[in-house]
Amino acid sequence: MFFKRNSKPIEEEIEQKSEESPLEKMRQQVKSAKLPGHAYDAAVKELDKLEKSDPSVAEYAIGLNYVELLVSLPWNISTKSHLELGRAKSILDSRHSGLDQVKQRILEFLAAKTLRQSVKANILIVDDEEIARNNMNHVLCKDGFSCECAENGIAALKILGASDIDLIISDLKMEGMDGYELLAEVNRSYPEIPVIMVTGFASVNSAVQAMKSGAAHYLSKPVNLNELRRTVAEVLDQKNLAEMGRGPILCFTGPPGTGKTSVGQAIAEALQFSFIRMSLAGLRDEAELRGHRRTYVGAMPGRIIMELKRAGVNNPVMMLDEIDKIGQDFRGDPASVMLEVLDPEQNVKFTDYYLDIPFNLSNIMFIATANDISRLPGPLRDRMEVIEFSGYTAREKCRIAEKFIIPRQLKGVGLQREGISFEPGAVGRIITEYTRESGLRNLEREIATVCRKMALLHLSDVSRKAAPKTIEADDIPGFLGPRRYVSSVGSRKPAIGITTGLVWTETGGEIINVEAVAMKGTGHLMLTGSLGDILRESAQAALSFIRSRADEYRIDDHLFSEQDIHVHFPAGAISKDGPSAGVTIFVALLSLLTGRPFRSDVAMTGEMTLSGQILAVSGIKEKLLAAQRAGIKVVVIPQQNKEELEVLPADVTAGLEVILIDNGNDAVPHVFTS
Ligand SMILES: Nc1ncnc2c1ncn2[C@@H]1O[C@H](COP(=O)(O)OP(=O)(O)OP(=O)(O)O)[C@@H](O)[C@H]1O
Repeated sequence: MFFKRNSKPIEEEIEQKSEESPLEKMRQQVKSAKLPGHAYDAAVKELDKLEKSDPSVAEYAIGLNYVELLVSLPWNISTKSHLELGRAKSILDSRHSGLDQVKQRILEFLAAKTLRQSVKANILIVDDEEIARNNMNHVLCKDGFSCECAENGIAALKILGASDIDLIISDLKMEGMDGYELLAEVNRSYPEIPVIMVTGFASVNSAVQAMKSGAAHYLSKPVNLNELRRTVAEVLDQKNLAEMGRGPILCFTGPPGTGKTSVGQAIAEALQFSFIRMSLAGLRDEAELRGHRRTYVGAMPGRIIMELKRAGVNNPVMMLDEIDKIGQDFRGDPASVMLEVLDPEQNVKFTDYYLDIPFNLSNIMFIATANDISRLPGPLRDRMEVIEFSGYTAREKCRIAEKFIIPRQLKGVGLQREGISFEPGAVGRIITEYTRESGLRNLEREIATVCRKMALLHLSDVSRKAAPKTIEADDIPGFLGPRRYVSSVGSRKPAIGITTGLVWTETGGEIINVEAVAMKGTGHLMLTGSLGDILRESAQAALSFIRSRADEYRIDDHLFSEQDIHVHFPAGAISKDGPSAGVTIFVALLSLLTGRPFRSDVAMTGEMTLSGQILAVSGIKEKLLAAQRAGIKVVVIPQQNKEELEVLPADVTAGLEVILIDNGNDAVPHVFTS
């Protein structure tokens, strides 16, 4: 026999090594991982296949990785929810200022989801032995559950048809209809009701058989009553958790930087669930969500399964960020995968191509965010409960900056103990002269810049003495350079043929200008500025309206046939394919044709029909905020939006004169210089 230096026979050593082979280790892990039946079968099948293959080939490592994934997924691991609405409210309040309506709706949503947890469950006990039925009934009623009893499957089905049952505890062997038959019927007709099987004489086979047939749990006879109570509590907990994830999906919509993501985070914290954020912007490849089949070299599971593996629990709060930015191309349709993920009917059996067996996603609490909900496909939108986040007024921004952003940024650069503060005027100056946005992203960025520069000053003793303790409005240009935005009112003079409109875009409200000029020609109307069809039609309608009332406006009819009119929408970045610029175009044409200059402190919005009627438009709050930001004084909006206007907070209309109009003509006295 050949011996090595430590004198162990080589065969023995080889034997020992093979005992510790990765395959063996993996087998042990599979055994102890408490996998559900279908995952266990898939893992064992793969390991059996690997046993027959050569460890040096690439497929071997791929197979091992696959089993490793099966073992590490949180099939049955969930976090318990401890929702107390009071605590949830205080968490939401401590992270976010304002947003009262949003918070209220979120609390209502959470309350509705969790209320049923506090209602004691209705349990159906099925057993042919009267004593056993009575014992279980007694214990469970003492725990506060309400119970109904049946002596066999047939009687149980009758009760199921008549009452609302949350859980069934059933014996296996019964006359008439036994436990297996009842279980099969419940799985078919009442799949949402879990069944605990009571198996006779601790027979392992019957327990395994019951679990394979879809029982939620099993107990052996004679039933230990404490174990019964524990198991009932466990199974009902699982059921409640699963129901928490069901129901409509929350979708937060609004301009960037208005707190959608951070409110989602606060919800997870309030529920004490893990939080996963998945950005879907620019996602074009279906495989990114659903994974690649294992036959591809370098195949990987999709992001949903990977994120769940990382989270280690199957019921996190999963934020699907920017769901409206999902793309579509030759690599499949990720939006349809999303539909499957979010649909409670389908997501119970979500199949990742790599995993190749279903994973239940129904315990996840999904929250989607979108800047523009109209971009979502209809079926996806139908599954969502939309909560709108709107832009902030300057005063709200100031308050949020003082309470949250400045302390956070000072802490970020290690200056929280230096007693540095920002004067309200300084914050106001950053808001009006360095940012122009509905949300808080740029404001946060600019404040971060100031804090970083302060940190630099504090690095040396000499410059520390020169650094201000209180940052005032006059210090801001020193930190941030020359101002970036000037009020459009101050920068523009009243002009003929140039009007100001308010439009809604996915980044919030915006100001646009409409310009009209006339030149010698043959009565053509020309439009430029990357416009959609709706705007072209609005312009045609507005011109026809003026022409039909040429006498009233004292416009020489020859002007229409001997001139060409060119209407242009500058600032190409703004999507202008909406009808709400109708009144703005009308006034621009009227100004051009009558020679009356348009006031530079007025802005308008409203859809106009051919007869001049002004119809309601959307996004009034965002538009008024945009007007405030631009320093506009008078806003002309449709009378039909009156109700919406009346419920807006006073902050939104502060400093604005709002004029409501029913007809295009009603705007005329307010929009031209006298
Ligand atoms: N009401 C608020 N109170 C306190 N902080 C806020 C509030 N709203 C937003 N913020 C802060 O503003 C920043 C931007 O918010 P967040 O990232 O949640 O915006 P978002 O709406 O998700 O933006 P996007 O659409 O670009 O993803 C965060 O730092 C957030 O904490």
